[in-house]
Amino acid sequence: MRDITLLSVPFGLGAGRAGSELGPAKLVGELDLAGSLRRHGLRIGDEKEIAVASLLKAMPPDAAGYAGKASGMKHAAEVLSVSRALAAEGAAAAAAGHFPLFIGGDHSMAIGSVAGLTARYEQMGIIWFDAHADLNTETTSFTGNMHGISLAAAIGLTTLSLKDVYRAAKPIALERAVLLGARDLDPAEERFIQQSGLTYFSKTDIGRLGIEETTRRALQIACKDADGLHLSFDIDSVDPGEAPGTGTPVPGGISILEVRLALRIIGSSALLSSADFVELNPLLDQGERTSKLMHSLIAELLLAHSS
Ligand SMILES: NC(=[NH2+])NCCC[C@H](N)C(=O)O
Repeated sequence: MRDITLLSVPFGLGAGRAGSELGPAKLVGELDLAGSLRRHGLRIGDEKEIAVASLLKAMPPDAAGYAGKASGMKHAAEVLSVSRALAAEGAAAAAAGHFPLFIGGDHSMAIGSVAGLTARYEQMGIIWFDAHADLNTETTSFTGNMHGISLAAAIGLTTLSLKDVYRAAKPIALERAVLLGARDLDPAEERFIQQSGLTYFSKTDIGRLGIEETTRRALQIACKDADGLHLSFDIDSVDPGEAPGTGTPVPGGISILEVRLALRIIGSSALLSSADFVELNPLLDQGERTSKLMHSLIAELLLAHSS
């Protein structure tokens, strides 16, 4: 496989609870993600950390303009500034022929990763693993948390346009977007899914079809006429009994066994070109249970991709 560019995003202001900003320090720092990927024979071409603190100090005026338009959304300007930096890094890594691997951070960061990647992969497909739909907009969100609008932003539904994040960005076509594992949807999100026809595999669908068949169908849809595939993986898709270290846990998630199988199948797709791993919250973890799980899931995906 291509060289990996490991991009750490220590940013958690898109979530309602503090702690997801500590994900990279845990995974990339303490658990030495790069070292263990290298020991598995994978090549890390580049390693970078988004300089969140300095970005937040020098906020561009038009970010405040967006925050004004998105009133009610919390830290909207901060999310936009960080997304811009991360879009630029992701776009550069993809243009250099690398596999961008984004380590979060809360799920609002997918606004940045997707914006940058769509500049390189104009027909990109996306598979979104999550307990939630992240299909709110600035007007439908009940919580005001930016991580709840990130999939909507990726497919062009929000006031925040991907082009404001990265000039050459382009929203992902609805036909190539797949939501998998969600089980806590807000009413507007349910309505959107019903009306738009966005592909959604609920827990019931997974139970009925089995995870293997579900993942194969998800791949088929996301890869149709695609030139790249992005996996946006929220650890809260996994059952909180097995992955407690996350800020918005929802019971009834997929099992570790299921998620491993799914990631192996997605990893084996030649079209897979980038991934986010988000919403690990080390402050809420039981020991390092969730951190270690996330660590091994990343390896699982990339090893399947390299073989
Ligand atoms: N990626 C996540 N953890 N998203 C949580 C979103 C929860 C809720 N639907 C909201 O909009 O605030």
